[in-house]
Amino acid sequence: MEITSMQDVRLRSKLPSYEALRPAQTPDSPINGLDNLISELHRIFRDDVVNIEHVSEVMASYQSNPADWKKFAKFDRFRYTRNLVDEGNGKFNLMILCWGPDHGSAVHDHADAHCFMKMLQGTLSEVRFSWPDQGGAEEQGHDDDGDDDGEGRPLEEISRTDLCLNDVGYINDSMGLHRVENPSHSDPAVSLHLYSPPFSSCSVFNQRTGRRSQCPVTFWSKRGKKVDKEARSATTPEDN
Ligand SMILES: N[C@@H](CS(=O)O)C(=O)O
Ligand SMILES: [Fe+2]
Repeated sequence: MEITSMQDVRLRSKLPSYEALRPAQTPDSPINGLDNLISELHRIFRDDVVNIEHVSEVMASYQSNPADWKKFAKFDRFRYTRNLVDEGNGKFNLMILCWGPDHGSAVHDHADAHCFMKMLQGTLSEVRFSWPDQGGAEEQGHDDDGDDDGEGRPLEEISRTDLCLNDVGYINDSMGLHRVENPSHSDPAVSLHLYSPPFSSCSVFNQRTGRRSQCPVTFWSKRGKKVDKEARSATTPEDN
């Protein structure tokens, strides 16, 4: 499968090239409900060539209706949760992320995948960073002591964007790293994420030193059912 874009986005390493450009198409008909969105995504990802703008437009044209996605939206008091909605025939993972007040992710990459993110409820702030200088300190496993060991340089911030209800954002590793947070101290936020290809671990970065470590990403629930405690307690790239 090849994923194309009208933008001049240069992709790194394993990501497919953008050479075969194909015009973005508007959805054939308006998306009516989450099930309809999922069917449309299956149809799109059946093709050998997938256009990034087209996927974004289709996701944007779905108007969030909590009745559609409530059964997937399972919150935790302490950190954001990742709730699997659909496995996209192996081509993509579609999931709902639930963010309590002040919850956020650590700075992370997306494991060479394409990442689409649509707001279903509330607002999220996305802060983007450049990749740390290559050759910078790379960490083996987690450094649990919480300090930055005084090495490396702070990551350089390149943008800040607020994503509001029904907005769709897109990132891949060639565009940098990001962290996402729910800026509200009182309201939850819910977002729908599509990752292609699916991935089960990514890199997280210490914002002050650029140090990198691997982080498995797991699901809090799958298709509306909470996964067992052991699997749940594994990590997310969370920030608090
Ligand atoms: N990429 C993150 C969510 S976000 O902070 O973009 C994840 O899949 O857990
Ligand atoms: Fe992310």
